[in-house]
Amino acid sequence: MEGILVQAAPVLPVLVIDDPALAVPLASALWQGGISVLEVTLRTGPALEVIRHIRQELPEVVVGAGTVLSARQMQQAQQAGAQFAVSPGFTPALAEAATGQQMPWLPGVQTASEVMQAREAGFRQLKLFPAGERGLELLDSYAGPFQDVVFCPSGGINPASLARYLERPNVICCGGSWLAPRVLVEAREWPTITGLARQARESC
Ligand SMILES: O=C(O)C(=O)C[C@H](O)[C@H](O)COP(=O)(O)O
Repeated sequence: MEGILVQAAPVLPVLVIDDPALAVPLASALWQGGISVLEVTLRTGPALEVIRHIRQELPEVVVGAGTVLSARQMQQAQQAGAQFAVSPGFTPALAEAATGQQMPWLPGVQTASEVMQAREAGFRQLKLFPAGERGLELLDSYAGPFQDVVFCPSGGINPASLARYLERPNVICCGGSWLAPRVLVEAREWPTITGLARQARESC
C-alpha cells in the first residue's frame, strides 16, 4: 500500500459511477487536475467494468476498488485490474484475502480496538472512516499510542476541512466524493471536475 498511497496526491477521489461510458472521461478530467490515483466504489452494477475500462484506456492512472465488503469482491476487483482495495471497515476474512492475494488494502477503522486489530494483522496504513465530526480529534488522540500507523481519513471531508486534516502528521491522504460529485459527473462537467481536482491539490 505504501507506494500507492504516497502517489495518491494527497487526495483520493471516491467515485460512484453508474454509466461505464463516463468512466474514462471522468478519470481523464481528474488526471488533468493532477490526481492520478482513484477509488472506484463497487456500489454500482458496472463498477468492475469501469475499473477494467480505466485500466485499459488510461494506464497512467492508478485504480483501486472501494466499498470492498467481502473476500469475493476483493478477488473480483483484482481480476478486473484494481491495483488496491479500500473497505469501510476491518474484518479478519478481508485481511486474510488481502494478504493471500497480495492485494494492497486500506481497511477502515474508527475505534482504538479496530486500529489494534488491523495493526496486529500487519496493516499500518488505515482509513479512518467515517472521519465525520470527530475525525481530527481521533487522529490527534491516535497519534500518541499508534506512532507507526498513518491514516487516510474519509467520509465527511470537504474542501473547507481538507487542509486541517492534511496538516496532521499521521495523515497520508484524504478520501472523498466531493472531487467528483455525481451531479457533475452525470452532467459531464469535466472542466469543473478538473478545477475541483486542481483546487484540492493546491490546498495541500
Ligand atoms: O466505501 C468505501 O470503501 C469508502 O471509501 C467510503 C468513502 O470513503 C466515503 O463514502 C466517502 O465519503 P464522502 O466523501 O463523505 O462521500
